[in-house]
Amino acid sequence: MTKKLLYAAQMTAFDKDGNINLDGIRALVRYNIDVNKVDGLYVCGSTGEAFMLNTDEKKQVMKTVYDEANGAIDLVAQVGSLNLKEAKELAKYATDLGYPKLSAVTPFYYNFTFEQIKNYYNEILKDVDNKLLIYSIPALTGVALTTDQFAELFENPKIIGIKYTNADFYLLERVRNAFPDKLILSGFDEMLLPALALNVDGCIGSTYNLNAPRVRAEMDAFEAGDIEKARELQHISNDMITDLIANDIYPTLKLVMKHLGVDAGVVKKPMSQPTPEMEAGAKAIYEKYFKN
Ligand SMILES: CC(=O)N[C@@H]([C@@H](O)[C@H](O)[C@H](O)CO)[C@@H](O)CC(=O)C(=O)O
Repeated sequence: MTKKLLYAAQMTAFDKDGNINLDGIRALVRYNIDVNKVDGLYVCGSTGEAFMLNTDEKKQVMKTVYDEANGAIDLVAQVGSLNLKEAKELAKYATDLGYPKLSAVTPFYYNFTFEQIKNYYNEILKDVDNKLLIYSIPALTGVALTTDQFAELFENPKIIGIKYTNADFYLLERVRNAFPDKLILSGFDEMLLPALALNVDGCIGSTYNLNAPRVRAEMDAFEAGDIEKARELQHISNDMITDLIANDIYPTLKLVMKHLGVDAGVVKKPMSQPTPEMEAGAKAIYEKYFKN
């Protein structure tokens, strides 16, 4: 039995003016390696607020994370962009830096046809010697790929798996069994246990920046056949995720990180800047779920 993989979705620290804060990014990476003991980081994804960054900022984030991690853990660079030229440039940049894996969100907004989506992935990979995870997140992109469509994308041998952020468990079962050798990482933290039951290889998520030790214990309990314990741990995590969402998840993740000793700055506008109420909510989350 292979150990399930735990990846945190790397946050990007910003100052109040929306400038990236490289020291904050380094501190987050260190915490994920030293305290959370994650297997890897997913860089420049949704949690990294990457769709609000320009190309140079994305490169700075990728480089900073790569330098700080210094080979200690796996790294996945999310390079997907509606600007295909940018996606290709980032794929080359991350590959040249040494990122062992890439990922790209399905192109969104313009209702692209499947043929166009397939061309997008093949174009991104054409000139780089690297592997890629499809980032499938239908709730935000409106793109819901079918099993047959995943099969067509997998005809490109560089496409090695899926970051599956989708509540469709019927599809997950179909895809898992159709592609037993592909890497499938579950993306909804609150749905990890059912995804483990369907034999995903692990998970990538935003809340693992805070909650990785509890999630590791859940995955270990699951692997050991202690489903009762895994359920209890998922239940605590889901109470915590419910509280995070109610308090506005993206800014609150950073506020809770501050209580954990890591200054991750604030989120980038148009996301909400912290209010006193939000700060009080974050403190309560820290005290309820993380304070020893
Ligand atoms: C939309 C979003 O942020 N989804 C998160 C989840 O970790 C999510 O925050 C969590 O399950 C709470 O709903 C991840 O799937 C995204 C992610 O890993 C990333 O791209 O950064």
